[in-house]
Amino acid sequence: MSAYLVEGGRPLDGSVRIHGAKNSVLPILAACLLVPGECVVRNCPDLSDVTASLDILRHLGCAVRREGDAVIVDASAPTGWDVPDDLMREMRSSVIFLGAVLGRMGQADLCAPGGCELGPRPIDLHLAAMRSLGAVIAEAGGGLHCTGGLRGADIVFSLPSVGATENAMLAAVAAEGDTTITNAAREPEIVDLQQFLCAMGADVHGAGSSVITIRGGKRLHGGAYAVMGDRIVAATYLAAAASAGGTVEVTGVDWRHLSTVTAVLAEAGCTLTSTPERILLRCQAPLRGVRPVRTAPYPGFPTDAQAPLMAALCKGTGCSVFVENIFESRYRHVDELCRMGAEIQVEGRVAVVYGVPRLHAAQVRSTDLRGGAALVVAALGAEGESIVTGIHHVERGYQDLPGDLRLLGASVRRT
Ligand SMILES: CC(=O)N[C@H]1[C@@H](OP(=O)(O)OP(=O)(O)OC[C@H]2O[C@@H](n3ccc(=O)[nH]c3=O)[C@H](O)[C@@H]2O)O[C@H](CO)[C@@H](O)[C@@H]1O
Ligand SMILES: C=C(OP(=O)(O)O)C(=O)O
Repeated sequence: MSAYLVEGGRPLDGSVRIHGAKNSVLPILAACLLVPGECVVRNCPDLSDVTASLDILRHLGCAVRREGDAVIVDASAPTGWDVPDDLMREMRSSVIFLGAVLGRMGQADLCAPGGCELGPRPIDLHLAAMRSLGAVIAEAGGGLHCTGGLRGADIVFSLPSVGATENAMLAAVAAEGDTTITNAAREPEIVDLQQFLCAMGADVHGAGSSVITIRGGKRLHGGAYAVMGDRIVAATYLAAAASAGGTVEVTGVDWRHLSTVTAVLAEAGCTLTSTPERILLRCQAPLRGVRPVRTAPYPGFPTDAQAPLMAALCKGTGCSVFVENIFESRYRHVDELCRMGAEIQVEGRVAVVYGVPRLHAAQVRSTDLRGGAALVVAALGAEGESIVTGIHHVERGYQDLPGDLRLLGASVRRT
């Protein structure tokens, strides 16, 4: 059984470049299917979710190869329109292939996606968007058979779902005519997807705002694109420095994407200096409790950073309250943090963290991606050697968590 061995209690010191964003590269890889040519996707992280996406592309008849940090996808002649169940279940983002496959092939066969268990994660908004664009979707035995000559439409989301917005964008690029997506998600990864699509010849505007417009049916062409840095990985490393103490610099991310996270860290007593592609954090004193942290769609505090920040705030003075508004069940790391001596009470969507003077090492188990990263963050601030198991969850989103943390002076080994 693989695990991370984390020797806590030593301050961090150093600089790390943040790899490309999982939540950008996965829809971008799906988008490659729309392009009858060669797409070079640079700054592509080496993650198990990326491997799963490349497996799906290969299954659909694309040629795929990796050259350094670039992945090259040639979707000149795709042959398939089905995504096998085992690949669908590998990750949540497999569902983004719905819009791309339907758009490119005129039909799609797939089932519900996998991904982190954070409570119910329906795909009703994805399906409604496809139906708005003219798709006919038959649901039987857990599978979805989708057909349709897509045409532009007005899509209005009841909530700003990241994945449904991306799916709608991909299908609308392939559809004939104009599409307007209202109440679109505004995450930076949506902007990255728009920029990739435009670099390949698509006509998409408005990403980053609540209304996205797409002139569909344009002939796309190959090209190259570099994926943005991963703001959640950056948030995790800043939380690690807050937990262990010390001075850490993260580069390769846009500091504006992290302002809600850095504001909480500053309130807790860290000193932060941000320039466009670099954030420096210094933490010399015990952290203080902070005002309630409420997760919200971007530009609010990201749900994906909730667990790592909570882990940092376990040790310190005062009390911090978290309110998880995006997912119903995203506190599964709490029991494991308590094994390290944290004092946290959860009631429904609210978690109250009572700062304690010290954490101690423990054997703990990751139950999801960010929850697992949070355990490493807490272990860095704990006395003694912790063992973090279930690290396959973590490796879905962090290319080399132990290696990066070692660059910052931490003692973390993978067994
Ligand atoms: C690969 C990727 O980009 N994953 C991110 C994406 O996930 P994902 O795209 O799955 O998240 P969504 O924005 O869709 O989900 C937000 C909320 O909408 C609900 N919902 C969503 C779709 C739907 O059809 N019906 C519905 O009710 C979900 O249950 C959840 O409560 O955004 C989340 C919220 O920022 C992040 O935590 C994930 O890291
Ligand atoms: C929940 C996450 O990912 P996914 O949507 O891919 O499960 C995440 O990145 O924290």
